[in-house]
Amino acid sequence: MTPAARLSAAIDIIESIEAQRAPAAKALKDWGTSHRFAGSGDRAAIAGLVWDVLRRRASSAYLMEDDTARARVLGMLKLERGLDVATIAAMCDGSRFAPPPLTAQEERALASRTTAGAPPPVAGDYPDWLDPYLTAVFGDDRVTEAMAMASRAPLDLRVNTLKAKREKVEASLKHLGAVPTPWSPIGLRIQLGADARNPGVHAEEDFIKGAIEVQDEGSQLAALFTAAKPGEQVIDLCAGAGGKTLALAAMMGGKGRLIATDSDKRQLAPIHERLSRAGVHNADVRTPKGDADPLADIKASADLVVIDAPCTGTGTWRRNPDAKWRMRPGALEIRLKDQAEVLERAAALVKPGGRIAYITCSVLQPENGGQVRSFVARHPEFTIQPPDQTATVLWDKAEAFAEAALKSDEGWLMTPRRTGTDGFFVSVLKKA
Ligand SMILES: C[S@@+](CC[C@H](N)C(=O)[O-])C[C@H]1O[C@@H](n2cnc3c(N)ncnc32)[C@H](O)[C@@H]1O
Repeated sequence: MTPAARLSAAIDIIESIEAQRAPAAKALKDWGTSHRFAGSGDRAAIAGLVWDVLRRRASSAYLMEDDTARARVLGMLKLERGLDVATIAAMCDGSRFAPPPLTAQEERALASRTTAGAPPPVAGDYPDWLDPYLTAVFGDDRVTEAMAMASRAPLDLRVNTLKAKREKVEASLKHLGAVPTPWSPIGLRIQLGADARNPGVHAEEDFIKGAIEVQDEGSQLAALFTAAKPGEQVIDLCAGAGGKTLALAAMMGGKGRLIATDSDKRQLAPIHERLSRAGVHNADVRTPKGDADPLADIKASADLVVIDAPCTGTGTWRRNPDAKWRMRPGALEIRLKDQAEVLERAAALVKPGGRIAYITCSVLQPENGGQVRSFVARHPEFTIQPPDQTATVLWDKAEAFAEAALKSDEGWLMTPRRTGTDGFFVSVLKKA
């Protein structure tokens, strides 16, 4: 397919997403099914265009003074891809499979309009109803923070120290352009291109042998901040597919007891294969069976309970720009209730002198500092560990991290703009 034909396809797909309120991933899959002639390069390039439109869904329409799918795609080419009018016009030459030529109004908008003066939710590309929440966290910086949250994310890898050293894996993945991540001592980063083609890390020998895992650097730091140590009893209460569990296991160096569970057995299912590939032998996966509590035998004995809490995921918008437009206020209410429940459960599992690490991949205060404040108000036996103390695990990078991240009384907030990671909140709570 020519670049122009790919553009036409992206416009069609954006039209179906808008008209049917379909999830982008489904719309892309449906398009692929009905256009079997398209090769993998075409599909990746078209998906890249569609995801980029969703990143710039509001600002592109504002730029073009038009909210049609075509306008959003054209506006995105300027705002996200930095193309000039002549280049965009050349792609819309009206030839077979190409979009029709630019109108005079479109040419004028692409040549002279900007998003300066647009309302913050438009300039920052987020739903209007979230504006008070983002204002509460970022104040006047909310547009720049949100723009970074809309930008494309790199692919981050965590080196599994049970099996390998970072320098060795870095050398072995040189052909993918892997370089050390700025903060995590065990992270590697691969920059991704505009098309949504992934570099196939899952087929690399390092991956197959368990030396690497895909994990955003913010998630790696959140795990490090728990300070899990060899010999401890650690419970990963919301283990899901095991991203944090694997990181905790590596920190524990195979010593101690690591218990992983989740309220949803389907989320938990992939953890078995991942633990085995990573060479983890001290993990005890507790799959829920009906209403029975899989941790019923554990009473105030854990050194550390990690809560990688169910949350709105606002910190991961750059990896899933579709999610932010689909998020509804009701979702926040549900998450707040879930988080309070999980915190209550953790309080009973942790031993006196132990700690809870509360983590979200959200930037919204009610899920972060708000949740922690309510918890310590209900549980005076817990105190918040000063965030500077939590960051000491970064050694020589702790000071720079403290300047980059957003510190509150309750914990650290990482953001794409500040730390170049997904948005992550971490608070450590000590039990007297
Ligand atoms: C952010 S995800 C976990 C991601 C995972 N820890 C990782 O690093 O890959 C949150 C998880 O919490 C689980 N969850 C939701 N409510 C829960 C509850 N009340 N108790 C335990 N887990 C819960 C969800 O099923 C989901 O898997």
